[in-house]
Amino acid sequence: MLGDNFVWGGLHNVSPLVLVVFVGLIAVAVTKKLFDFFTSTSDPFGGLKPWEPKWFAGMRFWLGARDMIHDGYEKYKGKYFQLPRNDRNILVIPREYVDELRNYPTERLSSIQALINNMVGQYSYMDVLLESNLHTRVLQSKLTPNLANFTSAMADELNYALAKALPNVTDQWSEVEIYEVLRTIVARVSARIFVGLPTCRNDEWIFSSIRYTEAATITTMLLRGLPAIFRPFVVRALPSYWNTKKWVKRGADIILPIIDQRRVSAEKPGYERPSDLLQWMIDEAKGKESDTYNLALRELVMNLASVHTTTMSTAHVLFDMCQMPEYFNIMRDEMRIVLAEDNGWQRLTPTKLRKLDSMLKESQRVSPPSLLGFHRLVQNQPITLSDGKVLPPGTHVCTASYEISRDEDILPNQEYDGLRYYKLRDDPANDKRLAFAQTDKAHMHFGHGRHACPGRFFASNEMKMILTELLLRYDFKFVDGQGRPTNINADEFLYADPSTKLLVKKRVEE
Ligand code: HEM
Repeated sequence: MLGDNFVWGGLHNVSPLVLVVFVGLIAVAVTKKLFDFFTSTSDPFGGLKPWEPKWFAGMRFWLGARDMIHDGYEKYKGKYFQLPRNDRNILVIPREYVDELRNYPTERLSSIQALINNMVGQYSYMDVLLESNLHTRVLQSKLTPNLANFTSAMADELNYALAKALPNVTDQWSEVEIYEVLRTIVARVSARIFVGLPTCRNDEWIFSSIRYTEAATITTMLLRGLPAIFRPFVVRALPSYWNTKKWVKRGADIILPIIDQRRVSAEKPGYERPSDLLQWMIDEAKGKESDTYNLALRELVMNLASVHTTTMSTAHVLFDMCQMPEYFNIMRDEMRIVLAEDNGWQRLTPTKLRKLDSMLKESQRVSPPSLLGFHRLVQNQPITLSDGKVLPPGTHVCTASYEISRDEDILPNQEYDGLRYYKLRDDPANDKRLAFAQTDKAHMHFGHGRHACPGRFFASNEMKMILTELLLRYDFKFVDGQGRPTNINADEFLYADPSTKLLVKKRVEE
């Protein structure tokens, strides 16, 4: 009796806030333990302190992922190790096993399910991609094989986008927020291929898709900072969540009538079908995929998959060049020669920019979009690897792609070399293998295998064209006294400060 009074009397004096936090932490610990019991392996953890509960390390991962992954990679080189995340423990597999897993069918090992989990897809509309792989089928079968046919449309849109994005630049240095500039350029050039003319020139569409991408990304990052059990409650308090909804509605309001109108026009004899992602999806859709709203959502979600990734990758290349200005001349010389030989942008011109291709790959090696790659979720049946390792259903596997591409034993001479792959590709055995858009076990920043990024060949051409036009028209440098922004991480995602400013001026050709 005395004990009871003591406890309840003590609690009486505790503030409700402390009580809520206390109960919350217990709830986190218990639910995580239960969930981990079913989905974890017995492998050791990277970055875990001896005294530390995993649920706490999971919260620490949000800011400390880079050190924790590094710790695991160094300690357990060539072995399996786990990483604690707020949503689940994930299993980092040695890169040797990627070959065994890369062609598994989705019913056994799902890349999209892992991607949706990573992106907290139920709050960003990304989960529409779970319904079917219409977008991937179309990107792989219509866009990539016909990429050369779109060079001239992309060049045209780039011209338009540059004039819109940098209207007041003169031959005097002025400051620009380079991520914002690049993002509108990427969004416009992509829109030319995603929705075609005239919608790609509709600023409301462009800004709805950009704002949607931004709001969804902020929501993802904030939710990833929280234990999964709190997310459904907290999400409704996030302005970015409501903004995501708002911009999806605005975007859908623009796209829905276009889909309807295209369907009506297709009935008319002699109608020439537009050649863009939206039309390919309309034509290719089967059953539920043909639902108009579903198509509009997919169209928007393609922006989520492509705009930030392409923009940040392009920004990294520009930052690298500003840090090592000798590359400006090397790349400009190649750009001038290739464009002169081809008399402007021809079908295959982007593929001839081999030094630039190399710099894109080197830049991605050093500053990839994520510290981890090849995320896959084991489906209902366990998977047994050749060493006897059993991956139970629900296991989230991935590779330490950043550590791998910075490992001296795998890629010797780690110092930044923008021409690294240009030189390596001199050997015919490496020529195709080491192009920017190709993936292998040392370069998994576009993923790897049958589910590698289906937009990577487009991204490669788009980045080359944007950088070429920017470099030939403008000079860039860091604001006085500032250098390259350091790469920061939120969970496994890596990025440079998007508010970084660069100085830009029109080039006067010598
Ligand atoms: C430099 C730019 C880009 C980077 C770094 C990037 C990176 C990635 C990565 C790492 C994945 C996961 C692959 C895997 O799990 O093996 C992925 C998936 C995906 N990417 Fe990209 N991506 C880029 C540009 C694009 C573009 C331009 C598009 C669209 C045209 C696109 C569309 C997609 C889609 C739809 C998926 C999910 C595929 C699926 O449903 O399985 N990406 N991307």
